Amino acid sequence: MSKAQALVVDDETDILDLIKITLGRMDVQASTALTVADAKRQLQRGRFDLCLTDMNLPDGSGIDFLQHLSERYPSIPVAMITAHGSTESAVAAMKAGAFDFVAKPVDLKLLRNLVESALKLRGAAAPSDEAGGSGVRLLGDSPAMEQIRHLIAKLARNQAPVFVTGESGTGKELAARLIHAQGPRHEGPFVAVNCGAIPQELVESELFGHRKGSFTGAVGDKEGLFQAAEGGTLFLDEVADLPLLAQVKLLRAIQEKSVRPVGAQQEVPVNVRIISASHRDLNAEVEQGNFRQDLFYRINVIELRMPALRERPEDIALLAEQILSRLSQAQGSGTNASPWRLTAKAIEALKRHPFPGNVRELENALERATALADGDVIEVEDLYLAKCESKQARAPSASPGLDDSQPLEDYLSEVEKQAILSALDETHWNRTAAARKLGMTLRSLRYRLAKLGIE
Ligand SMILES: Nc1ncnc2c1ncn2[C@@H]1O[C@H](COP(=O)(O)OP(=O)(O)OP(=O)(O)O)[C@@H](O)[C@H]1O
Repeated sequence: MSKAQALVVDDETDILDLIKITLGRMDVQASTALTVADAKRQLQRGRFDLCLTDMNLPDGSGIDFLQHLSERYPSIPVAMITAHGSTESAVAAMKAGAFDFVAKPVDLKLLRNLVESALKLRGAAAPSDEAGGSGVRLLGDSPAMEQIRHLIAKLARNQAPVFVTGESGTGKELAARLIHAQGPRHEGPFVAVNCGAIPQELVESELFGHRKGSFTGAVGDKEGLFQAAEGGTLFLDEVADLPLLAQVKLLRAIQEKSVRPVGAQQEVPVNVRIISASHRDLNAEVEQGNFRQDLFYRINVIELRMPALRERPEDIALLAEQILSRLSQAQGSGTNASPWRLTAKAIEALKRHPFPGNVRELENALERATALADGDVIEVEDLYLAKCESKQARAPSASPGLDDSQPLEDYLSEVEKQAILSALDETHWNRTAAARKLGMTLRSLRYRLAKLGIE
């Protein structure tokens, strides 16, 4: 591939020189411009793979110039050079379509990371399929799903923090994986963490790492999840569950693009894209003082809302077919064709069901049905959907009575199962919230789910 070309626009010649030298060492040819007018002229004459522009230029604003670029030259990734500590301008730039930003005074390591990511968007390194080789796919032909796929492809091309919202089980993590897999970071790690599952006192050390001896139990240096995601994406699931103190540190890490491990003197620069998610309404959490407004503002640069399954019932048949085929492969039939078939009535029943637990609930219902069906045809009754619709049916008082023929062990398992299903239902299949409701740890709930064959 020919030498990469960058256009750098800034009215400070010192910064232009610094960036030009740094890029030159990366084998990137940089052309410089002091004004918007000059930059526009150069764009007409040359071909560029990347543009870095200051926010305030003598003859116009960087945001207006960015908009000009995204209309006329949409394939050029644009990074904004922002004033030190100006969160507003960094967020505004990314909302306006900037690929990333670098704050003054320019940190050369961060600049190099940014340029590397931008150049990966050039042809060769871009993943060819939707899954980016990850094997992950978001199924569904509904207009809502088409739109999500389109948005994901767009979001994959920049570095802005994305906040994925949606009920439990709507595919928030799957969407995050796809943004990672289709973007320039796809060769780097994708690290997912459920913020609600980390004990409060360990959050900081888990996220940022710790030095040996920094607290009782810190027997050696440990790298944090930020460091583990270096060069890739960190997915902060259930971000609303982060304690307030950890929120302050997270904000700092995102703003400064560096972290300080617990007990360390020095900050360590990190090159990580943040995608976060929550099934909760973060605006409400901010209003109630449970979530910091400044952090919300920073992680919610772009919002991606995953639709509930009941908003797109036309996707259910296709999803069900794929899930059954995956189950059959997992159970060793070794073919793509599913040995199971849903009757027309069963498909209709699935389409009418409200699915509070969304695609995950559909997966669970089908897995249960394959175990219960006689032969290869799945009937409405095998789906046990009525149970999910009626909370009463699950209440312990409605649990099956102990009869003489039933061993006590089975009876107790059934009661336990009903209580767990009921809590999951009430929390829209959010396992962290369900565990809290049941007064057990998430780990313990997971163990029970596995034991009872619910997952
Ligand atoms: N559109 C889809 N196509 C295929 N599978 C999907 C789709 N949406 C969700 N799934 C599947 O549903 C399950 C739940 O998805 P995922 O974990 O991404 O949801 P989530 O919204 O992050 O859930 P939670 O809020 O509980 O963390 C996964 O097994 C995922 O593969």
